[in-house]
Amino acid sequence: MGSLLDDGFGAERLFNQGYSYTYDDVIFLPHYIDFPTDAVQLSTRLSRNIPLSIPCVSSPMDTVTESHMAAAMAALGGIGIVHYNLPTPDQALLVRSAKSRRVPLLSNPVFRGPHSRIADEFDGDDKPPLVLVTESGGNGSKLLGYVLKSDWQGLGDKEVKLVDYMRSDSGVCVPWSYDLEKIDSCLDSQGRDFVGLEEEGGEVVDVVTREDVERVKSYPKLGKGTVGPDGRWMVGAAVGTRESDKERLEHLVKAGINVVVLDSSQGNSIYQIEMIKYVKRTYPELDVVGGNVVTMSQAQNLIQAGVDGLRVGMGSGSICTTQEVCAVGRGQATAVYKVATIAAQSGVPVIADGGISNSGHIVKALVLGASTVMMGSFLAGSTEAPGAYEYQNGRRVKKYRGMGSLEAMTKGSDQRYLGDTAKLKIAQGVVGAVADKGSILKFVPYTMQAVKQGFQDLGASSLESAHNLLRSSTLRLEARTGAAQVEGGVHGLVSYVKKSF
Ligand SMILES: NC(=O)C1=CN([C@@H]2O[C@H](COP(=O)(O)OP(=O)(O)OC[C@H]3O[C@@H](n4cnc5c(N)ncnc54)[C@H](O)[C@@H]3O)[C@@H](O)[C@H]2O)C=CC1
Ligand SMILES: O=c1[nH]c(=O)c2[nH+]cn([C@@H]3O[C@H](COP(=O)(O)O)[C@@H](O)[C@H]3O)c2[nH]1
Ligand SMILES: [K+]
Repeated sequence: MGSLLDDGFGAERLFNQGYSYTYDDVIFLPHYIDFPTDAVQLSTRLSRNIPLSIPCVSSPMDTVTESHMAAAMAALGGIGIVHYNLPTPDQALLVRSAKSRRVPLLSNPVFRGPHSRIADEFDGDDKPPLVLVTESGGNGSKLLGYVLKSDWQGLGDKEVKLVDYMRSDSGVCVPWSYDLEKIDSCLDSQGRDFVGLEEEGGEVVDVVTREDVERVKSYPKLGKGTVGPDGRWMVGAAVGTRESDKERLEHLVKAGINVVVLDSSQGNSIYQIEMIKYVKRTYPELDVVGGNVVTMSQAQNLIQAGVDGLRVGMGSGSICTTQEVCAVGRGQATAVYKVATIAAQSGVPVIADGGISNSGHIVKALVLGASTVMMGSFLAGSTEAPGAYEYQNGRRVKKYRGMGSLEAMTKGSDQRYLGDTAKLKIAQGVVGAVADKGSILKFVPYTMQAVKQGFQDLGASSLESAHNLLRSSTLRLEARTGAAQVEGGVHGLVSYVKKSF
């Protein structure tokens, strides 16, 4: 007869039996609660030098992370990794655009030069309600004036130039450093529907409308967010491991990225190890995340090469077919536990990438040793994800596709996926759609509250305390049988509605 602690298994024992477990296969046994839910701290690190206040990262995928997602993730205290399935200047622009945002807004301010034809800017249903006229015709330049769509609608001569018709009242711009409350009171006191945000040198970089402010105010209150030393949102970007990616990285560093993610399904390669060393040598101040890995020896190689963070997961993503196509990968719970065990010895944070579809999966990933979770499908149906909503069988959906799907591969990154000489394309991902989930500014805070409740049940008041419970085998867990998994879900009802908040 063992001690009382012999109820359930410690993680070391559970994960050393030759099974590849995923999140749904395992369940934690509750422990002892001596603090309220709100005492749980989810602050963490993405990589050695990137602190976050929530453990959430958006995937570098072209249906997940562009500038709106990256700004909103940072505003929530997480971080977004901008994908690289597009030309370098465009990726750098997405990074700049995310970093120039002050509040996480959905609008895309339109900047034009004074000599643009007014009709070109407003004629058509898809045209913006407002055009800002700047010296250079782009953002980051001095504001000369603005034209509202409503002004143009009442105009007799539609051939005039913007400069002939723009308004140039003073007070249209406020300093970029203003927060939401200050912007809100400016809008109120001046009776305006929008303000421009200008840098110290007087260059206008963003616009905030009253509608934007009202929208953000209707969500749970934002904290300070993930702000870098430059006072702007921290933003990450993905690159590959080819020669051309070195030039891409140079542009991204100029655009102000705070971390680079080397994007590969199998990161333990000569290409990636050389790239890690190159990044560390060339940009010693820049954190580099390597991956993906799922084994201790893969992780050890990348740690020795100098990574500041490790991305874990192979074939676990919702759109991934790697395990089917290549017969390689690992159950995500086992992968996270194993890699985190070795990474912890070097103080390298682990990102659990893929396979997150509910708050319980996030709790499992974090408690099994991850410092953050990276999510694709969980975020792809949000208003902040790229792309427009469509309807499928009466449901509002957004497109979501794997970066190794044929469609994503042929979008212009053939070389990256096929090798320079390969002729045959084999997909390792699918194209699909996910349901509309509204704004991440709403559902991520609620999800974090659910995660805190999970931590509380385990008696873990922080990620660090969860990891201590794990390593000391105080945390007890078990594998669930198929029937136990069914029992753990909703079952036996004729119909039901699932609404979490
Ligand atoms: N997490 C996962 O389970 C998976 C993720 N994906 C995603 O799909 C995308 C594509 O992934 P991969 O196919 O792994 O792309 P990849 O670019 O890492 O690899 C493609 C092929 O190119 C080779 N390669 C890399 N650098 C090279 C260089 N410098 N010279 C010559 N050859 C080089 C690789 O060894 C590999 O055979 C990524 O966004 C990845 O995150 C794809 C499959 C699985
Ligand atoms: O096998 C794959 N083929 C693909 O085409 C593909 N695209 C993305 N990814 C990986 O899946 C992660 C997102 O997974 P989730 O939707 O489950 O969050 C992402 O973060 C990636 O790690 C892919 N894996
Ligand atoms: K999969």
